[in-house]
Amino acid sequence: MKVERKKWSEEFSEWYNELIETAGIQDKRYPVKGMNIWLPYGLKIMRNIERFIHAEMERTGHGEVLFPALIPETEFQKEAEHIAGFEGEVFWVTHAGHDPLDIKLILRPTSETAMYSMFALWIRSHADLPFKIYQIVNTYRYETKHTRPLIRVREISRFFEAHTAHDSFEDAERQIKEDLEIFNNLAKFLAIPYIVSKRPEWDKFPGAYYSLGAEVMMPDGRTLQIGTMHNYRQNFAKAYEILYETEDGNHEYVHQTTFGMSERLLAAVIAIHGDDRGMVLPPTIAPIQVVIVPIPKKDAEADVFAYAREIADELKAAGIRVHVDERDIRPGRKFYDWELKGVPLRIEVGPRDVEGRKAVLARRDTLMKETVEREGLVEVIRKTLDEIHANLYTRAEEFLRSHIKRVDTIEEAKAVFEDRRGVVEIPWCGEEECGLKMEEELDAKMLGTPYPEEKAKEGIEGKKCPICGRGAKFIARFARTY
Ligand SMILES: Nc1ncnc2c1ncn2[C@@H]1O[C@H](COS(=O)(=O)NC(=O)[C@@H](N)CS)[C@@H](O)[C@H]1O
Ligand SMILES: [Zn+2]
Repeated sequence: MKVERKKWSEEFSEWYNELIETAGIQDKRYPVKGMNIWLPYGLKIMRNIERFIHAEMERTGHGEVLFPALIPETEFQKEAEHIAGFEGEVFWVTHAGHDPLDIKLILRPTSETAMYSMFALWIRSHADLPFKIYQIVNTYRYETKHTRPLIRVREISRFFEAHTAHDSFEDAERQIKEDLEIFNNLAKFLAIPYIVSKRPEWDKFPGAYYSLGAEVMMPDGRTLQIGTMHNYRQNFAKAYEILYETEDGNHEYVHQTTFGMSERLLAAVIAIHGDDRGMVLPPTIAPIQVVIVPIPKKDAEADVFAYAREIADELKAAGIRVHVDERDIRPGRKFYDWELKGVPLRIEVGPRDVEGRKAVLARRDTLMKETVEREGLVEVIRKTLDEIHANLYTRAEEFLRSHIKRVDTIEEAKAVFEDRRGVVEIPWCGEEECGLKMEEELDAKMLGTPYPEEKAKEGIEGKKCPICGRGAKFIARFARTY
């Protein structure tokens, strides 16, 4: 009896929760709320994403470090805004064995308060700047909102955090631009379109001078923040005494930035590219890029298995990640399994294909089939994989674009959220009370203003703030968010 699977197109949230288990990404039955187990297939996909991040960090001169997960309360207490932002979210360690600890420890929610006393020891002169490190570790946040695998967890097990120090605000700004470039390369690698917004003053990272958020559009019209870049100016340097000797012998506080991402990147790939049959993985991160399904026929003696293995060897030699499914089950069941797991391309070979030196290609993104020649198959496969990647991006880009609407009034904005949600762009005077009022009226979060600055002012000539009627200074973006 075939289990009725949840539909991506009709009940996305249930589809997502079910797929995380059925596609072998994670097991949610671990006995601590918000902490899940990575399963082999899911972890392979995540490792392919991380490999790209490590290469980008290498390319941009970031050193990989690994800091302890436990932070003494004394270190955590040094930067007031950061404390205010995180004290309600940290997990505490208060005992070791039977002994209460005289200095309590926190499990890192992020690593500023673990790293910055070390920055003060490591950074002495301008020759040490720019100082650039990163790590991919597990961090812990006592999320009280609804937890959801990969999206909102209490152990962020693949937390990427880059921390840098600079001799000036301008060089820190250069670093933010480099972070945006790295993020853009990663988004292209994942075939994921996104928008960048500068967070409003009331919603920036605790201790930051400003925060940027990169948001994607999820199938249910809500946005998911999958990356953040923060300019700290000298806020943390003053709290942790991170000084450097300038060329003329003075001592200055460094300027700092951070750049953060997590396993939400995988959540975005699963959600945005998925369909009713399950995941659709971009070939760049698919553990299996091509699955070959031999289809034997009873009396036909053509050896479909040998033919399948010969094709597999040729693809493997060409660096393509391929698997031959030789299980003794019906082909239809094999198609079902590999479609659920998002394998981008399937090759079917039956006796007639062996005789005619052909192969049937079945694309996971369009579900279209095409018979091709055995000769030159590797190049056809490579081209098809590239077409699949490009098609996934194009479809997602179209979906994002069709879910961003420019309006002038609160009523128009409400209508957008009633209809399909998405992102609303509305004129704003820039005053916090009007921004908060709009959040309340729309029952939505202000993502902020389009970044960079010039984009935040596009098309505001003559526009009025819908709350106070004053001239608009920016375009403000609102959305229902995860
Ligand atoms: N509970 C969570 N579950 C999964 N991912 C999360 C969670 N909280 C935050 N993230 C991801 O982690 C990224 C960085 O987190 S953050 O709070 O915005 N920024 C920082 O912690 C800064 N120190 C930069 S590393 C976010 O952009 C978001 O994509
Ligand atoms: Zn106003």
